[in-house]
Amino acid sequence: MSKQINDTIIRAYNGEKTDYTPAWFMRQAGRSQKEYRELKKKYSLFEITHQPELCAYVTRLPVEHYGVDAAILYKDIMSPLPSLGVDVEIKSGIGPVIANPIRNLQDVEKLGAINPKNDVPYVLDTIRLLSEEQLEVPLIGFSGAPFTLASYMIEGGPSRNYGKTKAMMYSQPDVWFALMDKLGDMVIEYVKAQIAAGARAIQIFDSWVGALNAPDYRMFIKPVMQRIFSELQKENVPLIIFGVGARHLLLEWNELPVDVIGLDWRTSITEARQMGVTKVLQGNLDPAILLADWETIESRTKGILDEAMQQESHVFNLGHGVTPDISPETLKKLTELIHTYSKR
Ligand SMILES: O=C(O)CCc1c2[nH]c(c1CC(=O)O)Cc1[nH]c(c(CC(=O)O)c1CCC(=O)O)Cc1[nH]c(c(CC(=O)O)c1CCC(=O)O)Cc1[nH]c(c(CCC(=O)O)c1CC(=O)O)C2
Repeated sequence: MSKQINDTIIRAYNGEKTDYTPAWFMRQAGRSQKEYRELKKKYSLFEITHQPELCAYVTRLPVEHYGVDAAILYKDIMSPLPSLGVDVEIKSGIGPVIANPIRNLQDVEKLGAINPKNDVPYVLDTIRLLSEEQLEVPLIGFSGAPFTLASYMIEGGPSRNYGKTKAMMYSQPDVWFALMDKLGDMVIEYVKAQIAAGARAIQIFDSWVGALNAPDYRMFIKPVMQRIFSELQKENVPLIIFGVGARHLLLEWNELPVDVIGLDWRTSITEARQMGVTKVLQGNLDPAILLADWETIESRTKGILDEAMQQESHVFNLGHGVTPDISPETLKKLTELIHTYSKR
């Protein structure tokens, strides 16, 4: 049985002009949705993701409720780490906490390699279920990037200033590059498996890499990112890079073999173009705006669409993830506004 897929977002990622501006929202699955909150009384994130039917249901909720143009697989950037031997737990009110942080070369050497079919079969089963049977929009797969994953693995949890991470990078470069190699291999294998199972686009979250300046990015991060994207480019699906507070790295990203750059809310589409960014752009409404009155939401959203409609193509998103205090009603109204206002 073949079903009709609305591919608008893939065409926009490929740089084609579309009839309207497609949209999805980082962290659109989960968060404040009622049905999800009910499930979370019984199950943790890892418990949901280990059950393909349930995980597919959570992934579909925002598509069905908001009318967004893509689904993003419900799981976390931490999800593949247990397969490398990382003892990670998501603690309520804190976020990911790692019991065995990386301190030295021995710790890095102890990390295993991912074999997606054996280690995360439930992720691949969920993707197949969604893409072959259930979804009428493309499914976006994702992975955390080496710096962002390493920051949790070295700090042991969320951090404000990445002190231990940077200290390792500067004073133990052999350990650092060994860790980047391992995480680079993981990202490549994990993402390739997601694409083989049916993911139609891939976002690489380097959420915290904006903590580095451009020369350090070039020295310590860019080589592994170049390797990851060069490998993934062979798979022929749109590749998106995203990070927060990374304005000073946009031109570095623009040199990588990526198709799309995700902007946070600090840099406008116009500014990114003036700086010389040539890739397709995704973004970039400040998620905090969604806590303001509707008039503000409407005028800021139209402002972004007005800027972007002079472009060949654009995918609307937030400048970072939906926070748990944003109401599902607002996300539904926002999606309708984007679709109607951008109709060409
Ligand atoms: O502050 C920190 O560093 C910890 C943040 C944190 C992470 N996982 C976490 C938490 C706690 C929480 O969100 O409440 C823990 C986490 N991840 C997720 C959830 C589900 C939910 O928010 O209701 C939760 C909360 C679950 C729980 O409380 O049990 C799911 C998740 N994380 C992520 C994604 C991918 C996406 O954004 O679309 C997705 C799935 C797709 C979706 O929900 O729609 C990505 C993620 N997780 C994480 C990061 C690092 C950066 C960041 O958080 O902003 C990033 C990348 C990013 O958003 O930039 C780490």
